[in-house]
Amino acid sequence: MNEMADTRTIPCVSRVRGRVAVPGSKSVTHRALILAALSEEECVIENALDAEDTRITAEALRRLGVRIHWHGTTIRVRPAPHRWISSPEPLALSNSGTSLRLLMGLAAVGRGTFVFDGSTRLRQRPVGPLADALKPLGVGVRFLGRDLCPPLELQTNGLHAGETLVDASESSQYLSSLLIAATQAEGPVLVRWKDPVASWPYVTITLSMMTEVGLEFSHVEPRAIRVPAPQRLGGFRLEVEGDCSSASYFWAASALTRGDVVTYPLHSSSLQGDCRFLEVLASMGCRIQWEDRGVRVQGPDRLQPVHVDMNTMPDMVPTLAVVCAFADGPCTIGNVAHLRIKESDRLDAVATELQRLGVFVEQYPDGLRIQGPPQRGGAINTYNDHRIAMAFAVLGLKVPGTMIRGASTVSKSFPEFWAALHDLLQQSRQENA
Ligand SMILES: O=C(O)C1=C[C@@H](OP(=O)(O)O)[C@@H](O)[C@H](O)C1
Ligand SMILES: C=C(OP(=O)(O)O)C(=O)O
Repeated sequence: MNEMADTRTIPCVSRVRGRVAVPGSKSVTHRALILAALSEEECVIENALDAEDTRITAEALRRLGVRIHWHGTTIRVRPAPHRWISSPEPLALSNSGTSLRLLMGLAAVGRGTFVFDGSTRLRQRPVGPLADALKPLGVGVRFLGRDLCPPLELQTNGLHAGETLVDASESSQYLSSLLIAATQAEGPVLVRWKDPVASWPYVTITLSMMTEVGLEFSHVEPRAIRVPAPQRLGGFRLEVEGDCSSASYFWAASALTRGDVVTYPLHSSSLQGDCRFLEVLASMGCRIQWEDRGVRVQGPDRLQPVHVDMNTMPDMVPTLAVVCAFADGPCTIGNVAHLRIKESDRLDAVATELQRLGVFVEQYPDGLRIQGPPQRGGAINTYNDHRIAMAFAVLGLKVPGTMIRGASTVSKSFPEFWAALHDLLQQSRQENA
């Protein structure tokens, strides 16, 4: 798409008011696909996220021999006749870190050689610690380009029984991948991890979904899980919950405009760490009320400054940074060095684009200090990063003249984002009239 056609001008709004339906969770859909591929019977996934990244996982599974039928938000998955079809052609994973890390574990339980590659950015996103942790279980990984990153070749003769130790301090996805794969090893596997683990709630989602589909494991030490293997996985039907990360943009819009927005379907019992972002917004003065099927967020007259450790919810940092730019004083966001290896270097991207609008931002190796408010609008660069595009679209509701370049990047996780925002603005105009 040419640059002009892919640029969105954001209209300002006095207050956002309305209801927004959010799509299924990206993390849950990826895991449901991976687990279904390991099942010996047909599985059905409902309310799945139909977006670029989940399609990438599905397409890679197809290439490995898994039969997948996707109708709207329902996916039927039937097992591959054997694990797996290997081919010298790389599995192309664009810029989906979750697909790359979870599929490496999945490939490891097969036999043969599997090649993984992706976009220029994915070629900068590391998997070294996952490769190191697969080695004691009999799996070899050879890096074909830059060290520790794709393109890479994984060679396996099945995942062996044994013990492994993973350093997941830069990505929880390494640990999630090993835990799922371990269930299909030739014998029991003890998975140990070093402290700290980044983005821990995503490991909780993995474990909870493993339990939901009937896979067993036991916490034997604070930093070790024993996984009995091989485990037979029967067919399952699973409904994907709404995506809290996608909802966050509408919570932030409400926070910034003294708005009143309900996002659904979401539940207070959700395991998604990003649902805890509501607590951060509450501490800034927002009113949060859980309803039967969703959550209502009302924005305050003035936003209180915050100082938050965001390690457990890295994907919420661009959203929070934008809200912080309108707080009553300087805010700090810390312990998120892992944001530098996401779709973009998100600390640098957020700092650069806020500074473009006249916000004072100090960048640390693992965080940001932000003091607003923005002084002017402008054209925002989004670095092929969906979360930068969506977060700055929210900022544009308050700052005249904000334009989002590369707007279609939202398709990675939320293809209907622009339509949902447009619809909310229409509801707001009616309510505000
Ligand atoms: O496992 C997952 O579904 C994810 C884990 C997180 O990554 P890291 O663990 O690499 O921080 C998160 O940023 C990503 O969007 C999704
Ligand atoms: C970091 C993200 O995804 P991934 O790691 O799967 O590319 C994200 O969705 O913000």
